[in-house]
Amino acid sequence: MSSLRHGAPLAMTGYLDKEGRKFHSRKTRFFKLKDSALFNHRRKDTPPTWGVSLIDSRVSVGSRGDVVLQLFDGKKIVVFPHTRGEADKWVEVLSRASRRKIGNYYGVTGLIGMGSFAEVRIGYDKATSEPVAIKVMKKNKRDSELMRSVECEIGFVSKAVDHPNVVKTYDCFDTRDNLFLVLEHMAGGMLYDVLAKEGYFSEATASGIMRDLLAGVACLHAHDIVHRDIKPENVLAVRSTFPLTVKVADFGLADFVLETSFGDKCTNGMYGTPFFVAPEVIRGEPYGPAVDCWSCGVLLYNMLSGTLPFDGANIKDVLRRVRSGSYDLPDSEWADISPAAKDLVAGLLFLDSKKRLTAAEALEHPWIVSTTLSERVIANDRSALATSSRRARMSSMAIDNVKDALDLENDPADDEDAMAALSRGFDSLPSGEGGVTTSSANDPAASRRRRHTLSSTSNSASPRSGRLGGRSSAPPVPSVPRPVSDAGRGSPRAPSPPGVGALPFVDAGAPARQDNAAGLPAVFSVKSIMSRRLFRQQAVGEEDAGKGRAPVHGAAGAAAAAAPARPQPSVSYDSEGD
Ligand SMILES: Nc1ncnc2c1ncn2[C@@H]1O[C@H](COP(=O)(O)OP(=O)(O)OP(=O)(O)O)[C@@H](O)[C@H]1O
Repeated sequence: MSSLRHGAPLAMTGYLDKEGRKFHSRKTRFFKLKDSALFNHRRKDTPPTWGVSLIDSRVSVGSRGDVVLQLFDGKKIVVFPHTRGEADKWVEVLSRASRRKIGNYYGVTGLIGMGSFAEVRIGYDKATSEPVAIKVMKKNKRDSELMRSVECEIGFVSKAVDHPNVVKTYDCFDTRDNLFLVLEHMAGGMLYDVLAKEGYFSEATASGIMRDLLAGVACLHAHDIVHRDIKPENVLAVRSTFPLTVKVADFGLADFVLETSFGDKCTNGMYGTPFFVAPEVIRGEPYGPAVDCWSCGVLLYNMLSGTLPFDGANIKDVLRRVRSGSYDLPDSEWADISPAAKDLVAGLLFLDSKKRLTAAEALEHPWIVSTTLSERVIANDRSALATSSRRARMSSMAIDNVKDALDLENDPADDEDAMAALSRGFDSLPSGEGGVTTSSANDPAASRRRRHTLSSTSNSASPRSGRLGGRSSAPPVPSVPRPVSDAGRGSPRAPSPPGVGALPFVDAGAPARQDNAAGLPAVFSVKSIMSRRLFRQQAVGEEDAGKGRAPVHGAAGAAAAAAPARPQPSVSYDSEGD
């Protein structure tokens, strides 16, 4: 049974005899109903020759045993099912498809944000007025990454995951031109925006956040789902006030693991975000749920220190460092951080994915289960976690170095140079596996052994409330304005995003809410990079073919060319009537 409020997306296939419009001759065609869109195929295994939206269409049974579809734009389709039973089924399901219009159930009031493949709008449930987030993915068949992302999102919805630390999907409307996902509204927005505003926080706070994140990730893994893009942007906060509750979001890269004959669960494909991606992904090996645990480790490192474990002057550098698994715990940021926290970082950032802590194991780690972690704020300033300058730096990095980054695996000579350079750069580190500064820091076996003893080593006896506190013993804390309410609550009306006025389910009178206005953290998806490259190829190809797209020259040209590769900000709903 579907856990969605208005039922799971519809699906039905079968051969029908379609009557020609002019001469009324009949041809057998294979029809596929995908929620509110009907596709015509010559045969079952051939691509669709056309597809129509059934939204607001009229479905009736003709006197000849035919099914008549009167589309919203006046066009008529007449098909003959092969049996009476089939006819009844088609009529029933096509009628339901005609009502699969998101505007019947949800209204939209403004824009929350744009991702690489989607725009997310703030909306409300028309029956209850409850706020919701509506993620809109505008389909473009020529953008294979985008279409794959659409498939991943639909696949995730079909798994009906229900967990307090996974953003809930309330509804899914799959139209001919768009995918609409109606999601639980995360009023706090992106975790890093909240943390950056706070600037300073304690290990106890960080531990609570990690517990939520790991619980969400563990639930995904229990459903055989690998998220593949755990990064700050995809961890959202229920509210922006402390104590925070966070949830995992964005399943546009989520994949389902298959069990190998060795009992390993794995998937493949180069997906992720350079700073957060696991080494086995870069190595091009089959990989499994452990990649998410690695990303959680990067996030934990980043959250505690305000810096990234694997950083560099360009993406190539970053990926090399990730692949080596070598990271540092400099005293400047880590001296005051508890051994238990470092131990968890090490367990999650373990190079060998088989020995890396699983999400379920990490949830039992002393630093996660302890109720006596320090409430003292960590001296490291985290207010830069979400700065737009970092984002801008990484964007230009992506454009300038994309080819090198993607060729990294194919050039062993280059690789040796890189490794030599790396070892020079990390001369100060021990030469053991992982190269971290503490001898056992990268040994999850040691980490597991210590699991039940470390809680007593936590560096404060103050009780854990989950709220920032105990500042008396803290280093000087600059005055950082604290969020006083949920992002968006009482915020000024958001300027109408382009196209919003054209939405049939926009309620002009409803209060506008705009969250997550702050800059995004410095992350860049490999998928975006690949799309940029694809676009560049397409742009050049179209120019060659004389279709008039301007030639692309140099980084600036590439940047300009890259921009339209993503879906345009506003979505046209007119073509579908949805
Ligand atoms: N349920 C939600 N509640 C509130 N804000 C959300 C929600 N889901 C997404 N957002 C915000 O909308 C914006 C874009 O969403 P999202 O990152 O999911 O798009 P995307 O294209 O799938 O992402 P990516 O760029 O990582 O591929 C982000 O600012 C995100 O914080």
